Amino acid sequence: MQHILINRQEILKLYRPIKAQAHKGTQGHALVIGGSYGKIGSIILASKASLRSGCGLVTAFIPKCGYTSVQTSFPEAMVITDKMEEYISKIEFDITPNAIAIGMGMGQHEATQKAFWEFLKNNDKPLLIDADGINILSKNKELFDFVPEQAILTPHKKELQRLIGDWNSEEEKIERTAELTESKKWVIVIKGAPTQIISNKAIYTNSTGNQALATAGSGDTLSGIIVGLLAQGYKPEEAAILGVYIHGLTADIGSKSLGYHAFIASDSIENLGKAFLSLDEKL
Ligand SMILES: NC(=O)C1=CN([C@@H]2O[C@H](COP(=O)(O)OP(=O)(O)OC[C@H]3O[C@@H](n4cnc5c(N)ncnc54)[C@H](OP(=O)(O)O)[C@@H]3O)[C@@H](O)[C@H]2O)[C@@H](O)CC1
Ligand SMILES: Nc1ncnc2c1ncn2[C@@H]1O[C@H](COP(=O)(O)OP(=O)(O)O)[C@@H](O)[C@H]1O
Ligand SMILES: [Mg+2]
Repeated sequence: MQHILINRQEILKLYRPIKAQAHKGTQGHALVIGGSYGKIGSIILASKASLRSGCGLVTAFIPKCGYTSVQTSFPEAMVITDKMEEYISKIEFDITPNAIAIGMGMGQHEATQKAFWEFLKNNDKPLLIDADGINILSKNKELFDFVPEQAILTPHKKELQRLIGDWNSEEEKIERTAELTESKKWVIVIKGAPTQIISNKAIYTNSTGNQALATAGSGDTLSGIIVGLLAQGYKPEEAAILGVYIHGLTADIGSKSLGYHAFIASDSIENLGKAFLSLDEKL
């Protein structure tokens, strides 16, 4: 397996500045599906992060109870609600997104599991699966066949354990994850310190980020950044690599003034501008 360090030099090979002639229609439309009663914040973070990563439009698909909070905290987002108040029961929409992220804060209600299954069967858009999307997959391994090639999965340690079972060593963890990515042709982002991405017989290790990210919603924010890049046309592997690098940079930049204690996931989103700007700087 090839080992690659994700550093500035690697990132500049794939980062594309936004063209002067761009408009919101050319910048891509991300759809963020998830949330449940008490966990709508995860969708606010993810959808806001996707828009702050350059995509032109974002729609949040959430249960009804989240409608007012998403619309008031984040007027740039469009919202579609499920017919159920507190959880997702049927994923139906009449928009044509360029990429979809699903699972953050979604919960695992019986009806949500069924809706996720139906969604997977019908979806043909570039896809990122996080949090409860991964947990539902882990409980229903027969669903693996409906997850398309090139899907991005973003498990943290516990979610990865649910997905592939426990491991006895770091080597075994990487080997088993690599076997899964190879057989399904998925891109798996193993979140941690550092985050590693396994895709197409290579393992990419991120060089940015710090303990400021050890805070609620950091992963939801990362999912938003990656789906925002996917919607702009970055290939899944590129979106994952650029996404984790930029996400880490937000913490490296933000923690300089906030420190590690006070930094929260919203500060990642606030610092996305500086993180992207730093890629345009001539060093
Ligand atoms: N504001 C909102 O709406 C928010 C909504 N959220 C949503 O909540 C849902 C539940 O998600 P979740 O990740 O909190 O629960 P779960 O999968 O049981 O994992 C927790 C356990 O995993 C471990 N662990 C995690 N990271 C690790 C690491 N890097 N390295 C090592 N271990 C690590 C750790 O286990 P421990 O090590 O303590 O045994 C931890 O206790 C999900 O839908 C999510 O999107 C959250 O995003 C918060 C903000
Ligand atoms: N000590 C750390 N150093 C670097 N990155 C970290 C650290 N702790 C957490 N992170 C990052 O924060 C994110 C946490 O994701 P996750 O556990 O899914 O959060 P949540 O579900 O609360 O949104 C991951 O991207 C992880 O790599
Ligand atoms: Mg998470």
